[in-house]
Amino acid sequence: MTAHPSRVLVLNSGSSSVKYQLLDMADSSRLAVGLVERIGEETSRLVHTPLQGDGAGKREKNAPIADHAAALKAVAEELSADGLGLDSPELAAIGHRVVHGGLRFTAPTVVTDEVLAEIERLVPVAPLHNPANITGIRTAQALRPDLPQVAVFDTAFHTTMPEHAARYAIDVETADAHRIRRYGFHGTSHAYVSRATAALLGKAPEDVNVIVLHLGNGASASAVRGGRCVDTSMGLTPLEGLVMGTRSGDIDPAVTFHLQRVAGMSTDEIDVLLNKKSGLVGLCGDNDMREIRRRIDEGDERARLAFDVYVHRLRKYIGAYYAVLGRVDAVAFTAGVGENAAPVREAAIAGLEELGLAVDSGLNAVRSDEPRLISPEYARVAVAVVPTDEELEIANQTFALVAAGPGEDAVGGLA
Ligand SMILES: Nc1ncnc2c1ncn2[C@@H]1O[C@H](COP(=O)(O)OP(=O)(O)O)[C@@H](O)[C@H]1O
Ligand SMILES: CC(=O)OP(=O)(O)O
Ligand SMILES: [Mg+2]
Repeated sequence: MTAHPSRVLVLNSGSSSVKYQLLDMADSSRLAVGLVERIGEETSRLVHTPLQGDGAGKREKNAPIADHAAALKAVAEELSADGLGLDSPELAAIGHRVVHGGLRFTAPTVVTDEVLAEIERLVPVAPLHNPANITGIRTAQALRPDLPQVAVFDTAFHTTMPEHAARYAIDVETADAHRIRRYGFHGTSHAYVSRATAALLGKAPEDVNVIVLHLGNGASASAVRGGRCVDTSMGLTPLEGLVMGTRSGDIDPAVTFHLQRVAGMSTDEIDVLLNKKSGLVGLCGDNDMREIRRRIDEGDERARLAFDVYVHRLRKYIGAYYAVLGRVDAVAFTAGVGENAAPVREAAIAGLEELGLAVDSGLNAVRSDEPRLISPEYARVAVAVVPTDEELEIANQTFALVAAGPGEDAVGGLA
C-alpha cells in the first residue's frame, strides 16, 4: 500500500470521443495517454500510449465501441495491461471534465449523488457534452466506488464575468426564471492558457490582459483581465460565438423562427442543423482545417469561403475583446487549429498594426509544442502560440482538492 497515493486519472469525455491521461502528481509526469474516437460507429478507434517503463510505445485498436461505458472499460483494460489499472492503490482520484456546471459550480467539486443530479439537470443546455460526462463519472464510480471522483467544470472560470457581459438583453424575469444567461465554456483551457501566456511574458497573471483564442473543433474566445475572465464568446450553450468545426456560432436568432415558419423545420432539426451541420462543415463539407487548407491550395472556392468566414468572425472577436479590455498585453492562440494552423493565425492578425498587433511570418511558420511568441520585436502587443493542456489542469485541480482532505468544503459557491 502506498501511504500517499499521488496518481490521477483524467477523463475528458466528448460527444463521440474520450481523451484520457494518467498522471503522477508527485512530479506531474504522464504515465499514459490515450484517445477513443468515433464511439458508437463501426470505425471506432482506441489509441493508447504508455509513456514509462517497458510498455512504452503506442498501441492502436480498431473495433466497434458501442458507447461511452464500453469505451471506458476498454481504456481500463489497456491501463491494466501496463500494470496501471484502475485497481491500483496509487490512484488518488479520477478527474472528469464536465462541460456545463451552470452558476452553481465555481470550483472543482467532489461528485456526490446530489452533484451528479445537478449535472444531469443541465443536460438540456449542453446536450452534446454533459451526457457523455455523466456516463464517464458513472462508469468510473462503478469501477472504483471507493475513490473520489472530481468534476472540473468548463464553465467555472467564466463565473467571474460581470453581469453586463453575462446577461442577454431579453426580459429579465423570463431570463431569470429559466436561468438564461451567458455561461461560457472551455474555461479550463482559457484559465491554463492565460496563465501560461503570462509566464511566457515573464509576468504574473494579475499583471496581464490576454485575449485567448481556443480554436479546436469547438472554438471560443475570451477576454482575461489580470487572471479573471471578463467576457467570453460562448453563451447559454457552446453554440454561440466563433465559427466552429460543425457549429454556426453567432447567428440572428430570427433565422430559427424563419426555418420553423418558412422551411417547416422542427426545433430538433434546427438544433442538429446549427450544432452539427453548420460552421466549416456546413460551409464547405469539411470540418478539419488541414483538409480545408489542402483544398484551398487546389483552388477550391467553397473551402476558401469557409476559411474566410471563419477568419472574419475571429477578427471581429479580437477587435471586440480589445475594446472590452482597453489594454491588451497578448493574444494567445491555442487548441488544434490555434496551435497548428499558421495561415489562420496570420490571417486573423493581418492588417492590425494600428492596434499594435503583428505576426512575424518566420516565427509563425515554426512548429513546436512549446509556448512561443510569433510577433515581431517591435510589436506593442505579444502574439503567442500557447499549447493548451486541459488534462494537466484538470489533474492539478483534482489533486489539489483531494489532497486538501475531507475537511475542505468541496462544493463551490451557490447561485
Ligand atoms: N496540423 C494541423 N493543421 C491545421 N489544423 C489542424 C491541425 N491539427 C489539428 N487541426 C485542427 O484541430 C481540430 C481539432 O482540435 P482539438 O483542439 O483537438 O479539438 P477538440 O478538442 O474539440 O476535439 C481539427 O478538427 C483540425 O481542424
Ligand atoms: C464546450 C465545447 O465546445 O467543447 P468541445 O470543444 O470539446 O466540443
Ligand atoms: Mg477540446
